[in-house]
This record gives sequence, C-alpha cells and structure tokens, in this order.
Amino acid sequence: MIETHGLRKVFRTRRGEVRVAVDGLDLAVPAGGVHGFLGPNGSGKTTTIRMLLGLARATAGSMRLLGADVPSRLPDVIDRVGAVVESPKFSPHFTGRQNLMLLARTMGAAPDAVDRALDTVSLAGRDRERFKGYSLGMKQRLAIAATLLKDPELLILDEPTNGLDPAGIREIRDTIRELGATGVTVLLSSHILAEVQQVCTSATIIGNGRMLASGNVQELLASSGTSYRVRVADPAGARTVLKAAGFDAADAPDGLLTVDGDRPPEEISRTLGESGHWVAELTPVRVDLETFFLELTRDEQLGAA
Ligand SMILES: Nc1ncnc2c1ncn2[C@@H]1O[C@H](COP(=O)(O)OP(=O)(O)OP(=O)(O)O)[C@@H](O)[C@H]1O
Repeated sequence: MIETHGLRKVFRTRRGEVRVAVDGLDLAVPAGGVHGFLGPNGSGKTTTIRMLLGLARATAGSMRLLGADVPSRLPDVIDRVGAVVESPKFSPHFTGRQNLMLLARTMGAAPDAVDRALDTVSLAGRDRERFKGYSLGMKQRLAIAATLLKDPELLILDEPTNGLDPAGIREIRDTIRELGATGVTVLLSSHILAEVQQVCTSATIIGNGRMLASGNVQELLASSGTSYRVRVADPAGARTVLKAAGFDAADAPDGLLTVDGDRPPEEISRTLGESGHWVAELTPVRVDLETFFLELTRDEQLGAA
C-alpha cells in the first residue's frame, strides 16, 4: 500500500540552518490491517505523510502509493486514498449530516455513502446536531467519516487523537478498529502508544527521521524480550542461587524476583527446586509497546532535550 526507499527531507530555516526531518526512511505498509507509524514529537511523521500525499516535495528517495510513483503518478491513485492530516474545515452551523451531504454531492459519492460513513464512525445518532456543538472527538470522527465517502482502500490518519480526552481517544480507537475490520488499510501516526497497541497489527517506529524498528506488533514486542516474575518464600536466598547459576535476577516490589528471560522458564524452576526454593508463582512479563518505544527512542528524546 505504501513504500518508500531512502526517503529524505531537508528543511532550510530562515536563518539558513539545515534541518533533516526525514533521513533515509524505508517504509513498507502491507495491505490490510492497521499500521502504526510511531515516533516522538518532531521525529518526521507529519513530514513523511505530507510527502506521500504530494503536499511536500522530497529532497531525495522514492515513494509509491498503491503501486504508483509519487508524486508523478499520484493523480492516478489519490481518489483511492483518504487522509486526515490537518483539521478539516466544516461549516459550524450545519449538522454533521449536512456537512457530509454537501461533500458527498461535490465529489459525486454514492447516495448511501453518508449513512454508511456515519455508521462506521458511530455518529449515526448525533448526525442531526450542529457541528459547532460537537466534542473534539466527534469532530475528529466526522473528519474520518468525510474521508470514507469516497470508499478509500487506504486511510492515512495523522495523530487523530491529538488534543482528545481519554473518552475521545477511546471513541477514535473504536472507530479505527471498526475501519480495520471493514478491510480498509489504515496508516495511523501517533506518539501516544497505549491506544495504538490495542488497534495496530503492524508498526514502524521512527526517531529523528530514521527507522528504528518495523514489523508485526506482537513480533516487535517478542523481540524486545520477556522476563519472568518469580515468587518464592525466601527471595534473597533464591536470588543468590539464581545468580550463582548464571541467571540475571533482581529484586522486584512485593518480595518478588525478576529474572531475565533469555533462558527457558523450566530452567528457573528446576534450579530453584534443586536447592530447596519452591516456586509459588512464575509469570512471564511481556514488555508493552510504550516501554519498547521509550527504550528505542531514548537517545532521540535525550537529543531533543
Ligand atoms: N516547514 C518546516 N520548516 C522547517 N522545519 C520543519 C518544517 N516542518 C517540519 N520541520 C521540522 O522537521 C522535523 C520533523 O517534523 P514533523 O512535524 O514531521 O514531526 P512529527 O513526527 O510529525 O512530530 P509531531 O508528533 O510533533 O507532529 C521537526 O524538527 C520540525 O521542526
């Protein structure tokens, strides 16, 4: 759906300074599912998206959207792509439905497109209220509904939860999950990970315009390593035994031990059992996307600070 090779964007500020916003990015977004495009503030997500949509010119590298070269062949495919990049302009005095009807008429969308779009973003019950009375989350969902009018195969959403409260974030998350289920491929850019982890099937993580990791979310998390939480009656004694056997073991809160997961859990329980420490609990602890992301981008964050 999306492919970039060696994509680069250099800005020149008014003071003549050179700022590399995107630095040799290779991005590959497969068809189907929701793909997270993750990175801290200023890491180059918006700039990349703007180049993909023909809104900014790349300094170097190549891009393809639905197989078409960007920007030269972009007009051939842009009708199959929906995007919410900046806050769209809706008429505040019209209802959500009226706003969509107007857009649908302008773009010659199918007559039932408005109802279907309202349904997908769960605004069907609130569509006859004026836009100016909508919450931020509802406004954002109406923006997504507007992009659905042309039945896109690919939907690009740049930070759709920016500025929303937790309830608004949940609404958008549900909408995106719904979209993924209808077969649309979604590229979702964000620096907030808690909600992304729940909806994305695959993800690319960038920092300072460079790719740090990419792949299936579960595989990314698995590659970040597992550790085990171990409960025994005598944690200090057990820790000594584990360390003597070459395990990386440390004290954890509530009298538990954390043992690095580079060896199978059976070895932990056997080593402890053989020295009289009976394991009452042994739980694998998987790193979440938030922790993984923070580890990957720590250097970028320090650089920014
Ligand atoms: N028009 C511009 N002129 C100069 N520098 C720019 C311009 N647009 C973006 N930049 C710089 O490029 C870098 C990447 O910005 P970009 O907006 O793409 O990041 P982002 O990952 O989308 O961040 P955010 O999450 O804050 O939106 C930043 O250092 C930014 O200051």
